[in-house]
Formats: sequence, C-alpha cells, structure tokens
Amino acid sequence: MPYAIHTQDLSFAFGRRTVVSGLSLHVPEGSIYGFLGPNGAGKSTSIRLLTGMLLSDKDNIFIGGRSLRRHLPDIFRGMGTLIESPSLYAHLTARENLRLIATLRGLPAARIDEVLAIVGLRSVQHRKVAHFSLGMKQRLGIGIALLADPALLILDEPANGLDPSGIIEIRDLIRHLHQQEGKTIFVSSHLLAEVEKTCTHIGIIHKGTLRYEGTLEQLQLEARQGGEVVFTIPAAAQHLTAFPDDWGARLHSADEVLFPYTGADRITELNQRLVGAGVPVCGIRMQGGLEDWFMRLTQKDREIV
Ligand SMILES: Nc1ncnc2c1ncn2[C@@H]1O[C@H](COP(=O)(O)OP(=O)(O)OP(=O)(O)O)[C@@H](O)[C@H]1O
Repeated sequence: MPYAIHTQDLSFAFGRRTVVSGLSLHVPEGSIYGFLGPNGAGKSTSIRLLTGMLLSDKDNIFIGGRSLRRHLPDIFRGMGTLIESPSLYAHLTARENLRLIATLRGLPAARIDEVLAIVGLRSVQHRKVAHFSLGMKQRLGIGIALLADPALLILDEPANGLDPSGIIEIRDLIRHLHQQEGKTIFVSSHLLAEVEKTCTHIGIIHKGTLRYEGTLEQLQLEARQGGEVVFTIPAAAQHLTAFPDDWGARLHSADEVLFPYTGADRITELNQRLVGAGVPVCGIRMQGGLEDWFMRLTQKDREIV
C-alpha cells in the first residue's frame, strides 16, 4: 500500500531527554489519520520532525515514498502544514494574506479564489484578520496550507482552543478536504471523541512511543473486546435464569443484567432467545468502549511515574 507518510524507528531527544522513541508510522494515501495522544505525548515533536522543523539524524522519514532528508526542501512542495496557530498579518484582510503568501511562493493568484471557497471565507475575504475569530484564523491558516494544492496536509491540533461551533467547522472542513478535494490528512489531537468523528485511521502515541496503529474500525472492534453488554430488563433478577449459565451474566442493578462482550453475534442470539422466552428486554447498550480503553492505555503507566 502506498504511504503518504512512513517513518521507520524514528526517535528524537531534547538533550538527554528522549521524547519520541522508535516511532514507525504508516499513513496510507487517501486516509484521514488521527495522531492521538495526551498532552506531552510527543505529537508536536513528531510533527515537527515530519515537517522538517526538527531534523532527524537518520534517513527514516518518507513522504510519498521519498526520503525527507534526501529531498529537502523540494519534498515540502507536496505538503501543506498548519502547526499551532498560523502566522497571519492581522492588519491585512484574508485575501491580502493569501495573496502575499502566493506572491512570495510564486503560486498562481487564481488559486486564491478557490482556496477562499474551500475554507468557507469567501464572504469575509475583505475583512481584516484582526477582526477574525480563532476558528476563522485557523481556517485561513488551512487555506494558506492549501495554496500550493498539496496532496498531503499535516495539521497540529487544528481545533485546539476553539468553541463548539468552531470545532464543528474544522471537522466539516477536514471531511470536505478528504472527500471533495482528495487530500490525505494527518491531524493530531488529544481528544479521542474528535478523532473518532473524522478519522479513517488512528495512531496512538503515549510517552513518545506508538501504542496502537490501525483503522478506526479495527480499533473500535478491539476496544469492544473487554467491554461489557448491559441488557435493560424490568425486575431483572427474576429473569436471570433465562441467560445461559456459561455467559457470565450477573445483575448490574435492579433492572439491568450485564455480561462480557464476546462478539456482536452473541448479542443478537441472546436477544432473540430472551424475547422468545417472554423476557421484556427494553434496552441493550455497551459499557466500557473506546473511551475506557483509551483511558486505560494512556493512564496505565502514568501511575508508575
Ligand atoms: N524544545 C524543547 N525542549 C525540551 N523539551 C521539550 C521541547 N519541546 C517539547 N519538549 C518536551 O517533549 C515532550 C513532548 O512534547 P510535545 O509538545 O511533542 O507533546 P504533545 O503531545 O504535542 O503535547 P501537547 O499537546 O501538550 O503539545 C514534553 O514533555 C515536552 O515538555
């Protein structure tokens, strides 16, 4: 499979302190890859390595199959980045900011209109950036990253500090860039819920090492294992005998029975069996899913330190 980003055993230390260790990322072309980890996990440092702001001393970062080290600075042509807050000229309008960058980089002015439309800033293009909300500034920052029409976008916590509507706008923009503009997007976040809503693939970093990498579907499946299924049944105690003996079912509350999740088929089978036996099942839910799994994963060795 072609990778938009591939790293092999990437490590980085600030002085004696290793903050990224043995990181092997596989970001498929055409994916929205969520790079997830709690604060201080090493996301920004990794992104600074991927974008050449920090230099790895080994030849272990590949962008579109090409070595970053060996193709500097040419390799950045195919990559648009938004690292933390964008550097914008507050006294200029959105359009003027884009025009300035386009001129400096020798990019066609015709692209400015396209970019303004993509990031949804056409109606405010003549407004000074000083009067923009943080969400609008982030969208303009993404617009600047899009000027050269790169195949790959690398966004470092683009929704950080935004209000709920700003977060939704960035989420919608990321989906649009993926679906309509065909971009591969590598986006970091410390919020599982955010990553779950937009990403096709996930890499989880904690304490500088990659703890998980796979598709969102695989992750959800894995997280469900170890979760529990809760059946809501009024006066549940009197129906406990209807559950198979070896399924580990137990009373969770007066009207809830709980048993370990071992697959979706089992839930269907059990539900059919209970309803067939006249048990009044009025709800089925999962307990302990991705959220619990992520908390366990990222808190496990926090206690040791
Ligand atoms: N310039 C630096 N010098 C020394 N240590 C640094 C430097 N930059 C980051 N660190 C340390 O490296 C570790 C990883 O930081 P990094 O910013 O990469 O994490 P992060 O996952 O992006 O977290 P956050 O979301 O809080 O930015 C942290 O412990 C941080 O204190």
